[in-house]
Amino acid sequence: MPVLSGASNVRLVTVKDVSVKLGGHQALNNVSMSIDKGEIVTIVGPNGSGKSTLLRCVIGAVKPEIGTVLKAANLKIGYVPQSLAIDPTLPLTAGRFLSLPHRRPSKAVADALRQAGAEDIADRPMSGLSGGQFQRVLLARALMDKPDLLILDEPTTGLDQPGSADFYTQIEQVRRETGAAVLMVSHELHVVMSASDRVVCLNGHVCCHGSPEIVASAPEYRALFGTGTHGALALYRHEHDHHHHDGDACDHDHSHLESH
Ligand SMILES: Nc1ncnc2c1ncn2[C@@H]1O[C@H](COP(=O)(O)OP(=O)(O)OP(=O)(O)O)[C@@H](O)[C@H]1O
Repeated sequence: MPVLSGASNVRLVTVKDVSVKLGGHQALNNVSMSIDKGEIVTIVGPNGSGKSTLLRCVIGAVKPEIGTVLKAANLKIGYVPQSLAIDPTLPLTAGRFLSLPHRRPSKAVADALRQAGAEDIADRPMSGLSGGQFQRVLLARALMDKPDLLILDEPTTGLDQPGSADFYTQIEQVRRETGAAVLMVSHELHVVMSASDRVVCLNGHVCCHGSPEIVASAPEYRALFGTGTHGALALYRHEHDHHHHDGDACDHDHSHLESH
């Protein structure tokens, strides 16, 4: 099994039988999943499969019409968006950006930047940062309030492959250091295979879930991701030569795929 470093069985979020309709479109259909303390859970799925909608349900921005989203008492969530538009004419340094909208103690700003691997760019203008540096500052901002759960919606959009890999390595380090659980959406299958404890494969409904290797070998996942799956699986096997037994669940019934 991938090591659930810092993970325990303390449940942070339970999504149970959630269905969401957006503008007449059934975005989520009877979706259940959970996140435990300290684990990294990644949601994969094709475009329009409801990944962002599921994140928004967990955050509380979308209310399910059916089903429930239960959260641990006083759960603190830090959200890292895909990107953020910032007026390039604003003379705003990365450190100052973390002190918006209200002033923060400089130690808290410095700690968050360090945890996000961005301590050396505190005094640099936001408009001059590279894509990877910019995402680290967004990560630092999400860490300011010491969240129990970090939620990231395709945070490496626009980064090249090494930049994405570096960013996800940083996420694993944040998890190790802070013990925060991570729920993220990613299109980068190789990253999903190496950096997640559990993967949820979504296509309106949950096609398949479990450890990365179990999901990668599931027919539902292969049907959705085609040949890309094989490369990801090969890489995963190469890097993680071990077996999976417990705790994984894959629905091998194809019948529900046809209904969506
Ligand atoms: N306000 C809306 N009205 C109608 N349909 C919507 C609305 N918002 C989202 N949808 C639809 O709901 C579905 C799920 O959207 P969602 O953004 O959750 O998918 P996603 O898996 O995150 O997609 P992507 O990978 O492209 O970001 C999509 O088909 C989308 O077009």
